[in-house]
This record gives sequence, C-alpha cells and structure tokens, in this order.
Amino acid sequence: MTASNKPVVTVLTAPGEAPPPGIEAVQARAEVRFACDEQTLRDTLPGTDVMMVTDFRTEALEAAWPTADRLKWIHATSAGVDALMFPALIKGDVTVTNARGIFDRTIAEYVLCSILMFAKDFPRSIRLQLKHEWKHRDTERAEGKQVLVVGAGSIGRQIGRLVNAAGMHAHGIARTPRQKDPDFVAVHGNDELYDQLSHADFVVIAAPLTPQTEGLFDSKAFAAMKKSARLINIGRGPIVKTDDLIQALDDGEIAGAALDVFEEEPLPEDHPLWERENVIMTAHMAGDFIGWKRALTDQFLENFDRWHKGGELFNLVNKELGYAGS
Ligand SMILES: NC(=O)C1=CN([C@@H]2O[C@H](COP(=O)(O)OP(=O)(O)OC[C@H]3O[C@@H](n4cnc5c(N)ncnc54)[C@H](O)[C@@H]3O)[C@@H](O)[C@H]2O)C=CC1
Ligand SMILES: O=C(O)C(=O)COP(=O)(O)O
Repeated sequence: MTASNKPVVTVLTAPGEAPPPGIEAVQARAEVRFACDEQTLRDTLPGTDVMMVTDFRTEALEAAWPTADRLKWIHATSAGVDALMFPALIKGDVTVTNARGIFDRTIAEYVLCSILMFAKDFPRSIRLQLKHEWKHRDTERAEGKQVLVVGAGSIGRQIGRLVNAAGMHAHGIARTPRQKDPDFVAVHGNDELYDQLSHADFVVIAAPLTPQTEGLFDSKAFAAMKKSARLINIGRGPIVKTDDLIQALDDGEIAGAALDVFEEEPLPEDHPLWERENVIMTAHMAGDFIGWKRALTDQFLENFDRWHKGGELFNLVNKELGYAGS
C-alpha cells in the first residue's frame, strides 16, 4: 500500500502499447504504475501489490522478479497463461488469475462459422467469385455431424452448446471424464483420444498449451482421424506439429484445417500453409470482438474489488497444471 493507503497495481504492457481501455476505473481505486520491460519493472515492482499483465514479457518479469517484494497476485488478461509461467512464479506463493470466460462465446461462434464454411464449401465459392466464375456444386449437411472438442473447458463448453444447437453432436475430451454433461453427449478422458478421433467429422482443439498437450496433434493423431475430417485449432499453435499437419493434408489423411493459432506467430509470409485451398487461416483473433480490451479491464476490476475487500478471487489458475478449468 502507498502512503494514501491505496494498493499499488503495476500494469505490464508491450513497449509502446496504449494503456488498457477503462484503466481510469483502476486508477480511481489504486496507484497504477506502468511497465513494459525489465528496467521499468525493476522500477515499479518494489511496493507493487498486484500486477495486471496484458503482454507477456516473461523474460523481463523473470529477471526483475527478485525486486517484487510484496507482490500477492498477478492477473493475466488472456485465457491462456502458457507464455507467462516461469519456475519462480509456479513455485512461489503469488496467486495467478486469468481472463477465462471473456472469449468463450466469440470463439464458439468462430468454430461454428468454420464448420459451416467447410460444409458449405465457402472458401471455394469466394475464390470462384473473385474470378467471376459460376460453378454449381452440391455441399455437405452439417446436421448430424460429430464434433470432438479436445479441451472441454470454458471455451469448449460454449462450442458444445452452439454445435449441438445447430443439430450436430458434440463430444468432449478433458482431463476429468464425465458421462453426464449438459453441453456434450459425453466428455471422455485423454485415454480415449485416438478412439474418439476416429469418429469425429470436426476436431476442435480448445485445450491449453501444457507439457501434456504440446505436439499432441502429430502424424499419429492425424492417422487416427477420418480422411473426411477437418481440424480446427483455436487453442495454441504448438499443440499441433505443423510439419505433420502439412503432411497429413498432402497425403489426404485429413480433409482440411481452420487455424487461428500457429507454432510461429505471426506466420511468415512464405509459409506453405498460406497457399493451401483446404486451409482457412486467421491471425490469432478467434475470440477478439469489438470492445474485448475494455471487457478484460472490467473483468480485472471485478476481481480487484473482491481482492480489495478480502474476498475470494475467481478464475484462479492452477499453477502446476497451467490453466484455470477442471
Ligand atoms: N485463439 C484465441 O484467441 C484464444 C485461445 N485460447 C486458448 O484456449 C485455451 C482454453 O481456454 P479455456 O476454455 O478458458 O480453459 P479452461 O481452463 O476453462 O479449460 C481447459 C480444458 O482443457 C482440458 N485439458 C487440459 N489438459 C488437457 C489434456 N492434456 N488433454 C485434454 N484436455 C485437456 C481441461 O480438462 C479443461 O477442460 C486457453 O488455454 C488458450 O490457450 C483462449 C482464448 C482465446
Ligand atoms: O486469451 C487467450 O489465451 C488468447 O489467446 C487471446 O489472445 P489475444 O488476447 O487476442 O492475444
């Protein structure tokens, strides 16, 4: 706390990044400091109670970590915290929370949109339209298709809800299986992944990046999938082995992919994925809706008010597991 008895919040941003929209509301309750690199962190961390991290400067934070003399809580304004965690943070007693919930609905809309684009052959129609070419085709029915959501957490549940509402059948994969779930036909455990992959028409990756999920989608996983299946990755790029994916697309092991996240971001201009007609790509934006940055600040503020009153924080990240859900 400062002399005025206000808690101190350090906001860690990317260099040159504008302050988060809505930060004035935090400034009304706390002394807010801004940092964007190791040096500014070394200046602001002493005396800081809470950090709001909008951009993961993990190396800088790790280097400046010994100067954090009274830090109690770090809030990450993203659902994925894979890029934030470092050993001293995992082992120490600083609490971590995340932005779980903010992107659920928009990502589910993105996934439904991708499924329908594939089913209705939209990528080809757009290419034909650009060439002024009239070419009739019969397209697929989405109704009745099986969708496997790998990572049946907060986002996965919304995906289940939307695809079920559209007449498809959503199955989930999670660390904890559950037979009775309102949003899935069933949620299966990890040990059933390959079996479930063989039944799915659409496979959606909505899992966090952890040591267990890194490289999970490799040639073996693609070989287990139907040749007619499409992969949709809105989780994290390194969950998919890109070279194996390209090989699987080349060999006809799977029929297509919609990708929002990549092993390397931004994806280099000369990357072979750009040219593929059966691949839909977006720039890590599946969840970003107009006003999302303000929504992230509001969510932090809600948790901050709880913390200030000595209440329980929500969206607690299990630091050993690396995500907040069950
Ligand atoms: N493309 C984008 O812009 C965005 C991507 N994301 C990604 O989505 C991920 C999921 O977010 P939430 O649904 O909020 O997380 P959550 O914490 O609510 O759920 C994670 C789920 O993954 C499951 N899981 C964990 N390890 C697993 C494994 N080895 N195999 C199968 N399932 C496993 C858990 O059981 C849990 O059900 C984030 O970690 C982030 O990487 C999140 C927001 C935006
Ligand atoms: O919340 C997450 O994990 C995300 O991936 C969101 O990404 P962004 O905030 O758009 O960089």
